[in-house]
Amino acid sequence: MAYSELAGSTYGKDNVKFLKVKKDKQNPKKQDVMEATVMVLLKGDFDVSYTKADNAPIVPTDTVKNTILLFAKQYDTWPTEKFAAKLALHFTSKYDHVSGVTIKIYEDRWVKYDVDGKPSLHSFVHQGPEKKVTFLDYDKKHGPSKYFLSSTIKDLTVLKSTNSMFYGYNKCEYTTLKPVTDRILSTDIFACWEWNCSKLGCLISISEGKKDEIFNSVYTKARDITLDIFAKENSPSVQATMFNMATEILKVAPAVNYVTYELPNKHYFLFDFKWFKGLENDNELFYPSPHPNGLIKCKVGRNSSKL
Ligand SMILES: O=c1[nH]c(=O)c2[nH]c(=O)[nH]c2[nH]1
Repeated sequence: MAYSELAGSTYGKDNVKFLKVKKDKQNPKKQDVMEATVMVLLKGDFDVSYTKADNAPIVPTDTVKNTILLFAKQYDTWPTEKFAAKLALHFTSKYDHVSGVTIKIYEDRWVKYDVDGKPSLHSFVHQGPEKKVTFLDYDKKHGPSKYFLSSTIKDLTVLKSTNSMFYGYNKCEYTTLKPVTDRILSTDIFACWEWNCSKLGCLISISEGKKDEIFNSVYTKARDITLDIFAKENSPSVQATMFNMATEILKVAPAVNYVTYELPNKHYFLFDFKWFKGLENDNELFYPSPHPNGLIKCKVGRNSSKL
C-alpha cells in the first residue's frame, strides 16, 4: 500500500508579461497600451504526473504561456475581467481533463499625459506600483454561471497631512499612545470587490464583452470613491474610514457582493524639538516609521435585513 496520497494539486505559468498596443481604427497613431502580468493555473486530472511520473496528461506550462500570449495578440484584453473569462473558457473546453482554472492578472497603470493642453496620442506616464488585479476561479462542473471573480486596486499609496484623528480607544496598563485630533494618515490601498455572478451573468457573456462597461465603470467609481472619502472625511480611524468607502462602493455597484479593504497604517511620528529652546512642532516635521505598521482589514456586505 502506498504510504502517501495526493491531497491536492494545481500548476501552470506565473508572471507571463505582455505589453499590448491598441490602435484606433480611424487614427492608428492614437493608441492605448496595457502592460499586464498573468498567472494561469490548471486544475484537473493530473494525479498520475505526481504519483506515477506519467507526464501524459500534462499540458506543459510552456503551452499555457504561449496560449496567454497568442490570446493577448488575437483578442481584446480590455478589461482584464473579460480577458480572464476568455482564457478560463478556453483552457476548460480545449482539454477534457482540465476541470478548472485559477487566473490572476495584474495590470499596470500607464496614463496618457497632456501635451499642448491635450492628452497625448501615444505617450504615457507610469503611475508607479499601483495595479489593477483581476482574480478568477472557475470549475467547469459548476457551469459558466458559477465562478468566483474579484477586481482589486492594489498599492495605491496615499497620504493626508491633516483631517485624521484617533482618540477614545481602549486604555490599559500597556497603553502609551496619546490621543490625537490631528495626525498624518498614510496607507497603500488594497480595495477588492467581489462580483455577484448571478447578477453579473455567465462567463460566456463576460468573454464576449457584454459586461465591459460595468467592469470599467465600477473600477473608476471604486477608485474615485476611495480617493474622495480619503480626502474629504475628517477620519476618526482607519476602521471607520474604510467601512465608509466600502459602503459607498456597494451603493453604486449592485452587481458587487462584498468589498474588502486591507490598509496598512503607515505611521509618521512627530519629532520632539523641546530639547532645542523648547521649540514647538505644530505638526510640521515628522519622521516616517517603516515598521511596525498597523494593518487593518474589513469585508463589507449588504445588510440583509434591509434588502
Ligand atoms: O486608525 C487607527 N486605528 C487603530 O486601530 C490604531 N491603533 C493605533 O495605535 N493607531 C490607530 N489608528
